[in-house]
Amino acid sequence: MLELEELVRDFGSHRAVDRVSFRVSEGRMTGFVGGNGAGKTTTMRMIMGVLASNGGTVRWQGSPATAEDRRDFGYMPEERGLYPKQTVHSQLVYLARLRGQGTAEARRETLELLERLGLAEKAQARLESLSLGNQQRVQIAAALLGSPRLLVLDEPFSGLDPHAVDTMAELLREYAAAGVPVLFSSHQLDLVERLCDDLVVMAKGRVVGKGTADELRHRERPRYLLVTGAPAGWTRGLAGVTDVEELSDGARVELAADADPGRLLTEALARGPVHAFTPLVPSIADIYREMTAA
Ligand SMILES: Nc1ncnc2c1ncn2[C@@H]1O[C@H](COP(=O)(O)OP(=O)(O)OP(=O)(O)O)[C@@H](O)[C@H]1O
Repeated sequence: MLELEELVRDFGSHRAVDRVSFRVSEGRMTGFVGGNGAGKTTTMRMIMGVLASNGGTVRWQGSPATAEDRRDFGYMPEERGLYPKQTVHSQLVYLARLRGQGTAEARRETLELLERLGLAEKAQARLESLSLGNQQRVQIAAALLGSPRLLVLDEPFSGLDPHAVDTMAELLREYAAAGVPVLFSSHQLDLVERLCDDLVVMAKGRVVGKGTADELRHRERPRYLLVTGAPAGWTRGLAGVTDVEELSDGARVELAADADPGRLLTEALARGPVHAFTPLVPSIADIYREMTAA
């Protein structure tokens, strides 16, 4: 397990990462979200040790992460760092060898990954001759080489077409299922919704929300959609109702944590037909907007 404890990073007088703590657990995909400049990349760089922290600890399997531990971490940095003039195959083999693999093993794994990522035909092409999306796939392959024990991926899905996104998502799931903790940042909240088991939300250098996607969806005050065919402003006066958004055919009603939704339904039925009465489960995008508002 990877654990961040009170991690801090300052750039001059600006605190870019402010006492950030969270965990990335075995077998789980953790989505890392936050607006531009929230501090995600800076946090990931500190996890990888490519940027020093001004405080706090990065723990791996219970102890402060060492340079040796970090050699086993697969990293896809924000600044994509491969050599444009070299062929795809030769630089991936080179990277695999740097991670301690023998030549035959490095070649085998490189070919396997290129196959999986739909790049087998591009193996002998120079990186610079590939489209941006395909260059991105090569960057992903570079992070996955050498049986990493942890994956830290900065925006791995940006620039990928929908098929490539699906292939990548499937591949990352396989790594997670094999026990590798996966941390990935993304601005594509629909994708985060689909993929992540756990979520960390950052705003202005701080963690403003974290937990399983289901925990975060669970609101203190549940909301219900009531459809009666007419505006249901009358719900405002009911005991246990904390907020009402009137609609042309009903209302969205927020209840106190201990209120009984059955009473709301009974009230509605006493007033006429009820076409729908359903809990409103927030999407990750809704949760993100709420947490990062202000
Ligand atoms: N090398 C640096 N020197 C000075 N300030 C920096 C440096 N790197 C990052 N920052 C600042 O730290 C803050 C966090 O930046 P960071 O890149 O970590 O955010 P982010 O969440 O990854 O954003 P994005 O989603 O836009 O990539 C920003 O205010 C940024 O300007």
